Amino acid sequence: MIETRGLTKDFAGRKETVHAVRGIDLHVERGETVAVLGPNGAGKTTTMRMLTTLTAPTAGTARVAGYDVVRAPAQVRQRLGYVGQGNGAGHGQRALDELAMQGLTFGMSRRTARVRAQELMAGLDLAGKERAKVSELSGGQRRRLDVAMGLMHAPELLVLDEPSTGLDPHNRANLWEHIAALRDEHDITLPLTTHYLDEADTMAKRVVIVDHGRVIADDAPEVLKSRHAGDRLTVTTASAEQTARLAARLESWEATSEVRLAGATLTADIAAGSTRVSELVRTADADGIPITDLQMRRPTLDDVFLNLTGRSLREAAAPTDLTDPTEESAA
Ligand SMILES: Nc1ncnc2c1ncn2[C@@H]1O[C@H](COP(=O)(O)OP(=O)(O)OP(=O)(O)O)[C@@H](O)[C@H]1O
Repeated sequence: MIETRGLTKDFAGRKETVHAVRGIDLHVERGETVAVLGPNGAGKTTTMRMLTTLTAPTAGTARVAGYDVVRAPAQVRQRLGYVGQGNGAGHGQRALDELAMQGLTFGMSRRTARVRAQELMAGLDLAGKERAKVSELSGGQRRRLDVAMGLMHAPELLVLDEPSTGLDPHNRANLWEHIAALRDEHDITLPLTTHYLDEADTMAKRVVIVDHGRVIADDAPEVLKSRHAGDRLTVTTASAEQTARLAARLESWEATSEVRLAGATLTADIAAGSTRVSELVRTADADGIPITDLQMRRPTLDDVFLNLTGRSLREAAAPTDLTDPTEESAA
């Protein structure tokens, strides 16, 4: 459904060129939900904007639903919906009219557009809000209306760029629940970006981690976590001396890495940690070391990024004020 080869985007400024995307190869199957993760400025939005034909690539190719984004942008747009950052719907319009108008721009008849708009509003928990002005909707309702806008022309593919940013946890969960239901019902391919790692973890079958415009990892979240980050074990004993002895034992275990000591507490990354807890307790017992506290934390996608790059995903990149001469306004 999505196939990119060496997809590249440079933004040329007066003083310097920003290499926003540096040769991304991406393959997304029909019906797949793929989350693109990366720190601020990694090139996620730029990649999505190239896929949605809003920004022209500097080099490389991208095919979406079988069409080249540069050679056949109209065919691509017909087949995809895009929910960008920020709200897409016009504030003064009534919700249903806004959706119906979107349908008309895609060539639907007035009647079909209204029926489709009503169906989508019901599916996104917006029934009863048809005559409400967009400005009167809550943040969560407005976001769901944006998703409805993206789905009006029944696209095969819905591109979501940070759709849940700014929503509270309840509204985030609610938004994803509706998106997942629509995806499953209509077999929609769902490439998305999010800053919420838990969302990527639960929503996506695959996670693509992007850093400095390049893909540095691409796999199922569980595979990434088990390959690139162990369980985090924290053990406390009665004294620093005893903890140091236990740490020495742990260091000799093949599955253990990054053993760190802080007083009477040690932390260690340990592969398949939950299967090793009883062995650890037995070892401590045999050495006469009483454990006073033991905790095991499952790794997160942030641990994966940290282990791959030495930085946290939350680190921000410096903003630039360069402009893109090929930029078009959103559809
Ligand atoms: N229109 C533009 N003109 C100039 N530079 C740009 C433009 N759009 C993006 N950039 C730069 O390209 C790089 C990648 O930006 P992009 O928005 O794709 O990152 P991102 O991963 O989506 O970040 P965020 O998570 O903050 O949305 C950044 O250095 C950004 O400043």
